[in-house]
Amino acid sequence: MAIANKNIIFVAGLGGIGFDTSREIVKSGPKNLVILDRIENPAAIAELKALNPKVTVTFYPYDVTVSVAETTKLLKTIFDKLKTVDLLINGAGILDDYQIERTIAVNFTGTVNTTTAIMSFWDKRKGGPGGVIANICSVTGFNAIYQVPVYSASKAAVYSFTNSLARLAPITGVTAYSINPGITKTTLVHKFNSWQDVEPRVAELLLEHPTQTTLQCAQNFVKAIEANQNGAIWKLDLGTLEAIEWTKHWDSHI
Ligand SMILES: NC(=O)c1ccc[n+]([C@@H]2O[C@H](COP(=O)([O-])OP(=O)(O)OC[C@H]3O[C@@H](n4cnc5c(N)ncnc54)[C@H](O)[C@@H]3O)[C@@H](O)[C@H]2O)c1
Ligand SMILES: CCCCCCO
Repeated sequence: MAIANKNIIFVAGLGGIGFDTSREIVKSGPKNLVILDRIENPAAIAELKALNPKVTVTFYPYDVTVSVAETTKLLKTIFDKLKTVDLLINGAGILDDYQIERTIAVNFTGTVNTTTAIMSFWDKRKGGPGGVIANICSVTGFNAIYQVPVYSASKAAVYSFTNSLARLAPITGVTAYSINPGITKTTLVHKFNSWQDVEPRVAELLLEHPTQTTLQCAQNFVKAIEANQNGAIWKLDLGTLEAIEWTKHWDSHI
């Protein structure tokens, strides 16, 4: 998908990975970038607007843990204004294995509910135009950081959900792919709680190994958007972009 002249909704577009990705998206000249995020940062929005005045950047406060009905109401406001939306990026995430319920609510249920809400505007069975969904999962969805099993499982869940969305595309008209960053230097990863304190130094130990910058991640994120491959499993690690081949071990045959 060429980003130029498209309408994009970016949930969590102001976070560490999110903001650098928003910058790279704005440089590519979409018609509209609508950022939904829990954190309000007017200076960041102003910076995006200044980066490319041809792009209309708007912000709405949004918490992914609200109901589908409330999300649908917000999306109606956006669709009434934009008329069409080409891409939804779901990027909200927390990393704290002390917060079990909230981790699942934000990282998994939040993505599922936001996706469910946009289907009423996109589903071709309801006369919708279809659309594209990019879900930010994580390499930990493939191979867990087992000291944060709740976080890793939440990422495996949203990764699995994204794969199913892609398989359902012939029915719904909505395609999907996953964005799976490796360890990327943001505030999320500086320090976080392991589950049951199994490893109090988990962040310190992980950060002893090579990582990538948010800019490297963002530049590869845009390449994945442009590739626009339904069902793609994109690994964005150590400054590289790689489409992962997933090994099938079972098939439902339906
Ligand atoms: N940094 C990494 O190493 C890494 C690796 C793989 C995946 N990820 C994922 O990338 C995404 C961004 O992470 P980051 O490292 O930039 O961290 P970050 O903490 O900078 O960003 C997290 C983003 O999620 C938003 N968010 C959190 N709770 C929310 C809620 N309830 N409603 C709406 N938005 C909410 C935050 O406002 C922020 O924009 C997360 O989903 C994270 O799991 C990060
Ligand atoms: C340093 C640990 C980073 C964990 C986030 C991977 O999704």
